[in-house]
Amino acid sequence: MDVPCVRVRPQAGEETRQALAARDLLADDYEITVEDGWLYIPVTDRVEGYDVVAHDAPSRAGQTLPGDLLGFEPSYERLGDIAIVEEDDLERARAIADALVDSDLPIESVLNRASKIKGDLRVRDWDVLAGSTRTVHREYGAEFELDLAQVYFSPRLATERHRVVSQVEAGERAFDMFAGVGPFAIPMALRGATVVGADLNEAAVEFLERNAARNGVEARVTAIPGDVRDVEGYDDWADRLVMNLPHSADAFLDTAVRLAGEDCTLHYYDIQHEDDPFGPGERAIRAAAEPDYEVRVETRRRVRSYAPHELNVCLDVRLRRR
Ligand SMILES: C[S@@+](CC[C@H](N)C(=O)[O-])C[C@H]1O[C@@H](n2cnc3c(N)ncnc32)[C@H](O)[C@@H]1O
Repeated sequence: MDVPCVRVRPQAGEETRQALAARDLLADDYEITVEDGWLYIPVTDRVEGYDVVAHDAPSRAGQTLPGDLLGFEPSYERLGDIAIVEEDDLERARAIADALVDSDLPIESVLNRASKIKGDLRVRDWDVLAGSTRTVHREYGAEFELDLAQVYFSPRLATERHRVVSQVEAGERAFDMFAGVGPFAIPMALRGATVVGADLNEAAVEFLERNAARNGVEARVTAIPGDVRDVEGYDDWADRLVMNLPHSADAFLDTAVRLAGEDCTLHYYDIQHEDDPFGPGERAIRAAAEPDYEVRVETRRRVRSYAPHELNVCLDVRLRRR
């Protein structure tokens, strides 16, 4: 139905909406709409100083979403109460951040990617547009406290982690060689496995310990700081190994074979060209494990596209000592 609306260009939408809200002039019962490059913000009355027109605004059924405030749908990724954006234009990034925080979505923080993932610790730089880099993320019933300024974490791998964790049986001994804050380790312990997680990043190991306690599995999780190649006391130990360090896992296969027990399942993550995504990993595993182990590839899985012509893949491999 026709209601009075302040008409502005989308770039000025959020600022205008805030100014109107501060004066309690927003007609909350109606949706903000976009038409022909204009944003129409329903108001309760004629407002001095604005272009007010009669406009057919649909009545509001539910929440205010970021797109309502911006006049376009922003693309973002959610991690706990953080929204992650990737915007080169800082002004646009700030407008999106304001809209995300002001919407009815449970978003407290907005981070813009400021670098690629870097170095051994796989952490990136962030521009904090709102809030902070710290949050609690929930995934398949487990909770993970983390700080993106200090540790690696990708919510995009949730389904893949769940696929691996679903294979775990109570009583197993599982070793996560690059454990991070525990998104494999904690759910494996929740399924009843005894878990060891190692990580070079001391901050990640601290979060892993906190997350074990947060999820009530601290008795079944041992967190070890440092280079996994230096870990002692777990030779021939593991029924299951997780190796999620895709660019360089091959350099750790000798350690994996040392940690593997009599009959061990290895989840080996790799990033390779689409022409032969599994071959290099399989050859590297055979070179490290044969002839002491019989090597059987049980699953060849394309996890996701990583870059043009490059795939992030996983090999599930059964190692049986001969
Ligand atoms: C891609 S992240 C994976 C973290 C976690 N498994 C996940 O899925 O979120 C790789 C992790 O390996 C750790 N790392 C790198 N080199 C390592 C090494 N030599 N020994 C142990 N951990 C290492 C990094 O600090 C990082 O936390």
